[in-house]
Amino acid sequence: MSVEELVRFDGEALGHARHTVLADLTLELRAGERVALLGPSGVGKSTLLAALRRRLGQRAAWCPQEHGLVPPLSVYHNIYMGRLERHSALANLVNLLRPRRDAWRDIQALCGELGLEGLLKRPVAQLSGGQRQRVAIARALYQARDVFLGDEPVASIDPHQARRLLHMVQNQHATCVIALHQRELALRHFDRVWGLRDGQLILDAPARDLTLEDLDTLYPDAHSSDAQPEPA
Ligand SMILES: Nc1ncnc2c1ncn2[C@@H]1O[C@H](COP(=O)(O)OP(=O)(O)OP(=O)(O)O)[C@@H](O)[C@H]1O
Repeated sequence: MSVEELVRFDGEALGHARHTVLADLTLELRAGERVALLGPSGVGKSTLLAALRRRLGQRAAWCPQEHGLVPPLSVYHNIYMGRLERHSALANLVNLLRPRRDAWRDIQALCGELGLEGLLKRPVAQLSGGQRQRVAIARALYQARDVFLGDEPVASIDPHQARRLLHMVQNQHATCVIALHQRELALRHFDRVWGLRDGQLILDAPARDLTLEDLDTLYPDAHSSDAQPEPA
């Protein structure tokens, strides 16, 4: 049985205006693949995710690096924004003043799973960095799409919680592409690794075939001896 190909880049250049970030990019994303996207800062991970997002359109939930949250609004309203386009403008306006009962219930349950219980009414401006990050993940989960695209959604989250959040995301999405810097997580929790360096995709391989040393080659200054093995 053939696996559905969701996106294919065939020798394409990705960048911003006249600035090429990734040249001659060839890769494909297949349904059911959990892909970790690795590479040093500024190499083009966000650029690639943005291109995937354009190709996938409404099929992809999106968790951006800067969170894209609205600080004066409550946790509830920020998460609700994941489904704004499913309701009329009037319904969304009413929801601002008086939350929909069904949406409140669903978002409350989601917040419970993400350790945000009791915070639904709190403005995002009053949350910690880690809590904001979880609100951004909650909003992407609330979008309920086929594919999850995340730009470092578990940065600055402790390793235990990062693993739990990745499980949640992957339970809900058979297909995901997630940029991250934790190489151990990439090897343990993903099927495939895409590695970028110097404007190129230099690694595209099953995670099971890779070692931490292989991933070190993506980072000019990395030493694999710095990496602590994850507890079993
Ligand atoms: N809107 C933009 N206009 C012009 N250049 C941009 C724009 N956004 C990013 N760039 C440039 O494109 C290159 C790749 O940036 P990108 O954000 O994709 O890297 P990244 O791998 O996601 O980095 P990080 O890990 O720091 O988030 C960088 O040189 C950056 O300066």
